Order: sequence, then C-alpha cells, then structure tokens
Amino acid sequence: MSDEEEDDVNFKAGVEITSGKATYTVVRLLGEGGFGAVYLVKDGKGKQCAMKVERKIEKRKHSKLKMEIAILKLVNGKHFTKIVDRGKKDKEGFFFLVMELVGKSLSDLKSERQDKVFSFATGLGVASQCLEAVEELHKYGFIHRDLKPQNYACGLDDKRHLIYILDFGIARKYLNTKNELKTPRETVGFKGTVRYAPIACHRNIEMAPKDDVESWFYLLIDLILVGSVPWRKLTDKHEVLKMKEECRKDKRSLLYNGIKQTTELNKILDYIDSRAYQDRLDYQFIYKSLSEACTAAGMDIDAPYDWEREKEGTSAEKSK
Ligand SMILES: Nc1ncnc2c1ncn2[C@@H]1O[C@H](COP(=O)(O)OP(=O)(O)OP(=O)(O)O)[C@@H](O)[C@H]1O
Repeated sequence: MSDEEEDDVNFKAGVEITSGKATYTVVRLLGEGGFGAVYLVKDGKGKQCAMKVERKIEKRKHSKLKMEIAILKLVNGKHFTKIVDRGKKDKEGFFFLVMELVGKSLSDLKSERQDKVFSFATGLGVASQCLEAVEELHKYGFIHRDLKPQNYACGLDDKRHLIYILDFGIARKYLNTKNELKTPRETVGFKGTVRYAPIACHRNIEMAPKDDVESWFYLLIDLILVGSVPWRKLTDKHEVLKMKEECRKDKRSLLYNGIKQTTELNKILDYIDSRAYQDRLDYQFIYKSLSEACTAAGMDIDAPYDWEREKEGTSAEKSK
C-alpha cells in the first residue's frame, strides 16, 4: 500500500461532520486526489456544498488544504469558490474545508463530447476565463503550478457560463511580503502534472507567472485539439520535455493539427516563450488574441458554451 492510499479518508453516505457552525451530511464522493477527497455534503437546511477533506499527517511538511484555505480566504474573485466553513477533527485526525459547490470539471465536460474536445469558440472562451482566474491569483502573489482541465470546473445553474479554478494544493508565493519577486532557488524539484508542466519545471528551474501561462497554453490546446497535446502518450518526463522543445521548432505544426485558426495561437505561444522569470505579463494581449482568433474563424468567443447549448437542446427536445 502506498503512503497516499494509507492517507485516504473514506466517508460513506450519511456520515455527519459537525463544525461550530453546522452539521454536514455526506451525500456522495465527488472526487479523490493525492491527499484526500472531495464530498458532496448538505447542511441542516439541505443546502448542498462541497467538502474537501485531508488526513492530518504529522510527518507531512505542507498541508495542501491549508494552502487552499489561505488562498480562498485571500482571493475573492468570481472564478474562485467561496469558503462556507472549515475546521479540524483532532480525534478523527482530519481537516476539512466546506466550499461553494460547482459543476463538472473541464476534463469531464470535454470527455462527454463526441470528439472529446470542445468547439473552437467554447475552447477559446473557456481558456480565456481560465486565464482570468490565474491572472487574479498572480495579482495576489501566488502561482498555481498545476493548471489542467481537472482543476477547472463550470458553475451550476445560472453560473454554467462561469469557469472556476480549483485545487491550490501546490500553489506557491512568488512575491515576498514587500511584493517583490522572491530570489529564485538554485534548483527546484518537479511539481505538478507531466502533460501540462512548463519547460522550466522539467528543467528544475524556479517558476513564475509566465510558467503558469505556459501550462495554460497546453491546457488550451488540450481543450480544442482532437487527441490532446502531441506528447499525450508519453509518460517519461525527459521525452515529454524533448517533445515540448521540438514543438517550439520544426514540430510546431503538431500543436495545431486540424485547428483552422492558428496565427493568433502562434503569436500567444511566441509571446509566452519570450517572457523571463522576472517579466510582467500582458494578459490583455492574450485575451485580445483569443477573441481575434474567434472572430477570424467567424465565431463569437462569448457565445453559449457547448454544454449550455446541449442543455438548451435537451429541454427543447423535452418540450416537444
Ligand atoms: N467546490 C467543488 N464543487 C464540486 N466539485 C469539486 C469542488 N472542488 C473539487 N471538486 C471535484 O473534486 C475532485 C477533486 O478535487 P481537487 O482536484 O480539488 O482535489 P485534490 O484532492 O486536491 O486533487 P489532486 O490531489 O488530484 O490535485 C475534482 O474532480 C473536482 O471536480
């Protein structure tokens, strides 16, 4: 059994967790991560929320949940879930965070599509919101370091057009208390997910906002390219790095296989690659390029997303 498996917190439906504020009843498991699990819970009034639970382990240096709570307390933007409650259960040995419930992850929404990708306009519109969320995080002096479709979700009901950023477990402060850039460490261990990791992470170089934006670019490609990024089938970190580097040179076209409107995407990638650790980022340039790419393809970046249109289709069917 691995350490992670030993760390599991396993709640069955009906289990009650009481805080100073309320009692939450577990409805079902929503997802499991490396350090814990997320449950659908309801409070005494029947209001549904998400509860993230992390097993308390003395030997663990960094609690992912503590980082998550610190960030959600600090950042109040529309792309961030609101904290409902939080606490710890010393006797049972776990921490919990109760937060606003959101909908399916981008990864789940994508896998429900026939080609397993979003339409061009949805992909770019969603990616634009994903970047807004990261920009907000960067403003508060943090980098995320694990951007991927699993870590973004759409909202529920009237918030189905809104994208939320989730999971700040391996986020890191890149600004010091004087709001200056921290001095980069000489070497940094690999963190995050191989498919979306920026080149700096592969090379064990300290990451900065531009590296989140590089991961975001891979996420964008993953959202719109049938079959995902060209290194999707590689698992070896060195091979993935090599392919990411080659996609900057002679294999660049692999990044856009079948994508019609590539000029603006190319400009965005060139821009990201031109940024260094200490550089400020022009996010507006990226939003504008995404919008222009959609216009050039004869589409509207603000149009309802694929899953919103599907819902409209379903209700129209039902009303027939
Ligand atoms: N507020 C929420 N509302 C609904 N579902 C959520 C919420 N937060 C997380 N989830 C779901 O729970 C799953 C796990 O969430 P998350 O990635 O935050 O957990 P984690 O334990 O940190 O995962 P990992 O260790 O893999 O990064 C995700 O698939 C996500 O869709």
